[in-house]
Amino acid sequence: MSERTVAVLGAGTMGELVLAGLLRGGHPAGRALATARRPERAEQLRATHGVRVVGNAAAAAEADVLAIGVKPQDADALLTEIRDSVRPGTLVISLCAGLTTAFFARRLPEGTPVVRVMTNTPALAGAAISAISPGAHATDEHVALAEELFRPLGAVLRVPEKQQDAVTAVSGSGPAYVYLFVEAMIEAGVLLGLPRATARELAVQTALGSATMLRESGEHPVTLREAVTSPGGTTAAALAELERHGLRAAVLDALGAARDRATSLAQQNT
Ligand SMILES: NC(=O)C1=CN([C@@H]2O[C@H](COP(=O)(O)OP(=O)(O)OC[C@H]3O[C@@H](n4cnc5c(N)ncnc54)[C@H](OP(=O)(O)O)[C@@H]3O)[C@@H](O)[C@H]2O)C=CC1
Ligand SMILES: O=C(O)[C@@H]1CCC=N1
Repeated sequence: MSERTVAVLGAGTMGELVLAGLLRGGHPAGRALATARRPERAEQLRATHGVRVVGNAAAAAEADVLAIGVKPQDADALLTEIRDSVRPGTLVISLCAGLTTAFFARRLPEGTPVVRVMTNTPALAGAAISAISPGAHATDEHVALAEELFRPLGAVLRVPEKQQDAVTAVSGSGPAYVYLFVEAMIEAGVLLGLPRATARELAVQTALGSATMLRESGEHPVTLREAVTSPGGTTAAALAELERHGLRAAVLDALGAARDRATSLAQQNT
């Protein structure tokens, strides 16, 4: 990867995480480009990362790998802008929720390899999970390049493209559900009389410890939950309330809504 020039087109929240991961992984700043819509954002990217920030067409003409970090609704305009500048063989990597590799292929020169990636914001802590799917013209080598780009952000895995909307519902949007649950635990702790800082420390460390247990023990969540739940105890009392309020059904419906939204983003942007 280090001998290739990588451009992040639309370096917002996710695009900047990809750029930062690339540079953290030792990629030379001289071979990294970024684009932005607002001049103040361009300046911020230059100052923070020491990369060149150029126009979209100039970046597309120079780079060997283009990571597309704009919102799905902005992708069509961006692709129209770069179409005539993309060189044959340039690898295009989409970060966009919902949009298919076919959406990109239709708007790029014939044969352009496209790889679709769904990552998530824990990338900031090197703890993302990035799910990678090749499009029609993408080879194993292209997928390997995408894996190299996303590995500094955290874990990577390959999934068939037809699973990407479900992946988006579970892990792309997933951090927001976890933050909401932790936020609710903090508020509940405050309601029970704990100082806010104490409630926060307890809730955050409990989320971290539980996630670590899930990963390192390899046990099913049910087994770990049962180990916490004493007969007639406090946990059973709490879990009964969560079930009574329909937590499980709410999660099923929520992730279904996220998946449907991803699918409709694709339908609105064919
Ligand atoms: N946020 C998340 O947790 C995740 C997001 N994604 C996907 O990543 C993509 C980006 O999301 P996110 O980073 O949150 O969004 P942001 O709004 O933070 O980033 C998008 C960036 O694209 C820039 N932009 C838009 N149009 C152009 C253009 N024509 N030329 C140059 N720059 C442009 C915007 O500039 P400006 O700021 O000036 O408008 C903005 O900086 C989306 O497609 C989303 O589906 C995927 C996984 C997780
Ligand atoms: O909310 C969104 O649409 C984006 C995609 C996944 C996470 N954030």
